[in-house]
Amino acid sequence: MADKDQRIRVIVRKRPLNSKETKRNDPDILSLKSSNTIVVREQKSKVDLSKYIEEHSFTFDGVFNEDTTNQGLYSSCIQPLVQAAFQGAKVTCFAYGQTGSGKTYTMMGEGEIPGLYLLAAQDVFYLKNTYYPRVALYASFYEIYCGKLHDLLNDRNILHAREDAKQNVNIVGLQRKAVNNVNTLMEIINQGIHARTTGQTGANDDSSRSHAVLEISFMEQKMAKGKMSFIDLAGSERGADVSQSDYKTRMDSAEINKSLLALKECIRALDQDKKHTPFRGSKLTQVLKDSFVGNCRTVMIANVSPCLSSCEHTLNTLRYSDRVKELKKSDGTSPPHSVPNPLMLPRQDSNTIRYNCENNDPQLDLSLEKPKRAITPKTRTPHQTKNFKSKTPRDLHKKSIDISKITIEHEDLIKVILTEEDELIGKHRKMIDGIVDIIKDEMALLSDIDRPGSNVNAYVDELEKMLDAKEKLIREVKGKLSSFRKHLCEEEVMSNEFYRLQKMTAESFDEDLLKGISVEC
Ligand SMILES: Nc1ncnc2c1ncn2[C@@H]1O[C@H](COP(=O)(O)OP(=O)(O)OP(=O)(O)O)[C@@H](O)[C@H]1O
Repeated sequence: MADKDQRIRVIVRKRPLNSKETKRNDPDILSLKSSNTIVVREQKSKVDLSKYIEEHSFTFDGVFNEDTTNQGLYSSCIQPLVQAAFQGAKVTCFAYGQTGSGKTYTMMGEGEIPGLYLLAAQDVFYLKNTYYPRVALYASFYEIYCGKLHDLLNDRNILHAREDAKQNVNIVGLQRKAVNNVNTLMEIINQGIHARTTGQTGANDDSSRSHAVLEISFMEQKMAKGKMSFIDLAGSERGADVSQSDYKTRMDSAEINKSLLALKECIRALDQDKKHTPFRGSKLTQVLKDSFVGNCRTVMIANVSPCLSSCEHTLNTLRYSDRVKELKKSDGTSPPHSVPNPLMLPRQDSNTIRYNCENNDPQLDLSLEKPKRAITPKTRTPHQTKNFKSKTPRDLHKKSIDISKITIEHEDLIKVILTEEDELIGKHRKMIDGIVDIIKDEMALLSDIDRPGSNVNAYVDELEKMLDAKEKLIREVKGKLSSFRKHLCEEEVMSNEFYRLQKMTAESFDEDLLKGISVEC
């Protein structure tokens, strides 16, 4: 199944049900139809509350079930690419998915079970020692949290990404540690993981809100050759917390959302051989720029939880992954995009089948084996068909344009807010430093005026200058503060409007689909 020459591979990994899910009878709603097709059985209710099942099927480059080991996954998807990194390729592996879907298990492993990091490290050192003794290896490990880079190998120090004259992006100050064997590399990785989960200074209290980037650089005679990067992405559902009431969570979430959308766009640009890669869209894509251009190989592993209670997140993960790469049909064309909203609605929507529920049993039978009574599109008169076709897409289209417009405006506003936040904090610091200097001068002035024969006129002039200077510093901060506050309020209104429109679009999409079905008895 592995094709080492394929530039992008999107694969799905289903984890097993855990003991909690089994205990509460949370059924497994995912099944594999083939080695590259996964089916999700979603429970839904009609307006009359009767239940039905909607079956969504998605096709990727590969789909792995709960029995697949990390070793099996590695051999199939990553191992063929290790050699390419020695030959100068930039190999990047992303683990994407909802919190708890198995990203860390896949990357890091658990207990005695090795993850992709260790399995790749073993092969990297085997190849280096056997065929490429002149190649030197360096490891770095950093985290991207709320648009800021933190060095996990150096006390979570804040780092800055800078683009040089040749438009290469460099992370200034990032620790790159020489590694000579698997053990040293694993020690470094463990050090980084420890810093990630226990960091205090300005750190996120929840590692599922940050992206962790492990890079192994291949150097020969001090020249960069290839690179392998493993990215444990933030929990995909974290980007949806934008309706949260507290500002910090909203900003974190908006940043996660922005980076995941930018990532999708960059991989799509690579897949479609576009001239322009929008890597400046987020910090994540900016620092990973060389993973999207030139000689690169990218593997996206979409991790999914199998249980019914995770259905919505699982569908979101599969829809996102589906949009990352358009699988070409056998005639070389792409499947049509029949649904207008690019953010919310499925591209592979034509692969949705609906089933009525026997006896309307609230505990639906979600197994795939039994024959079902399919819900098929109602036969329409030409008039009905005309009305149905002309009304629905236009309504949906208008709402989707509104959502797209608001999404762009929201992203622009978030950029302004994040810049203003930095500026406000910077100005506040500057104000404190300035005021401290002025207070020192004021103390000296007071001690002068206490001296016999001091000049009161000079004292008055000096004091006035000092108070003016203080006032100016305070005014500057207040100006920044009020503009920042104004933008925060605007962001709140926009975020509510976004959710209102998004809900309306999802509801009307559902209603329209329901209008178009009847039960086959
Ligand atoms: N393929 C698998 N086989 C067995 N257990 C798994 C598998 N994938 C995940 N698990 C188990 O599921 C739980 C959650 O997995 P994991 O911590 O890797 O999720 P995650 O996506 O990294 O979550 P977070 O975003 O919170 O870090 C763990 O207890 C892990 O042992």
